[in-house]
Amino acid sequence: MTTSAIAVTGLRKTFGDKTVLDGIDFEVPAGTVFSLLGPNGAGKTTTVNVLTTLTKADGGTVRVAGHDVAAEAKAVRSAIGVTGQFAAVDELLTGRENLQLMVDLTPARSKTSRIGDQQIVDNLLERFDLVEAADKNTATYSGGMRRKLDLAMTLVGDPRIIFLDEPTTGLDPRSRRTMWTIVRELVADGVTIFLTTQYLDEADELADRIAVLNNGQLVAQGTPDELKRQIPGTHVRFRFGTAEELDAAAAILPGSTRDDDALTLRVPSDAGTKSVRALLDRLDAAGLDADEFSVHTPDLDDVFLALTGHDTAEVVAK
Ligand SMILES: Nc1ncnc2c1ncn2[C@@H]1O[C@H](COP(=O)(O)OP(=O)(O)OP(=O)(O)O)[C@@H](O)[C@H]1O
Repeated sequence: MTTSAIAVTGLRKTFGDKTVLDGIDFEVPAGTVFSLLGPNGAGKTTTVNVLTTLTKADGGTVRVAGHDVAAEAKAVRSAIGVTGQFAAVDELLTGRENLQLMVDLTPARSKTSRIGDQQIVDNLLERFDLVEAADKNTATYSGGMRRKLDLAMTLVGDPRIIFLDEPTTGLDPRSRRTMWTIVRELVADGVTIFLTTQYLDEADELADRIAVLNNGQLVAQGTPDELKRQIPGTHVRFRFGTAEELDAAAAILPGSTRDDDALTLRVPSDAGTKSVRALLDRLDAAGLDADEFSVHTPDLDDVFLALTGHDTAEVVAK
């Protein structure tokens, strides 16, 4: 029995003579958020399409919810929910009617559910803050409302794995936060989220693990903090009470950069607990005590630039 919601091994995909995915491997534990990042054209959508059974891979194995995407596409489809790309919202219907239609189209749902169809619709409208707009035509909805409705419709079928394609693109900060809260609630319920986003702060905020795709290969994988620690720029900063202490510390920590006015010392480090402990031990052994101590890591934009050679601004400017 595996606890991986998604397991990808040696995934390859070519279009004509262009290799878009050149043997990628990753695993997504159930009940976590995984975010795939990469510059435009890196193959993110292609990966999502393979995982959601829309595109056939040319090599490798992909299991989603324990099923092989090629051999058991139907079983995969019934375990997943996909939002974003194929705006499922029908503009001729109201929000309530859209949700009701989804309930009607999801017979398995009504069989297992203890609450009535009407209640499912009402609960979702409430959860997504769409009660007031429920009986308005969705053509009048803002982009944020439409995205929320789209995700609400996906939840009707109670999917255990959800593919969220750029869920907050173009949303105002408040709607963005609402989306983030909903994602966290879903994960707390054990749902697995596969997130694509152009906002690295969103991946940083939500993802348990991130993989960076570049030129058909995964160039890095890890938690947001692990990725940030991998690139240069991570350092530990100490502030001392006196110039003498600063002198003494600088002498025993080679490679450090000092700021005599601020009485601070900047020491390059991977900022892992082991290295930080070693630094503190060295100060301690020399009888030095810093007044202040902080760890500085680059943000995901720095990571993205270092790994792909692309600025995130280019990613946003589609
Ligand atoms: N059906 C197709 N036929 C031919 N080439 C394709 C097809 N679909 C995608 N590609 C090519 O595969 C590459 C990867 O595309 P994909 O859409 O997966 O990238 P992406 O990372 O999702 O990019 P973006 O961030 O721009 O959406 C691109 O060079 C694209 O032109």
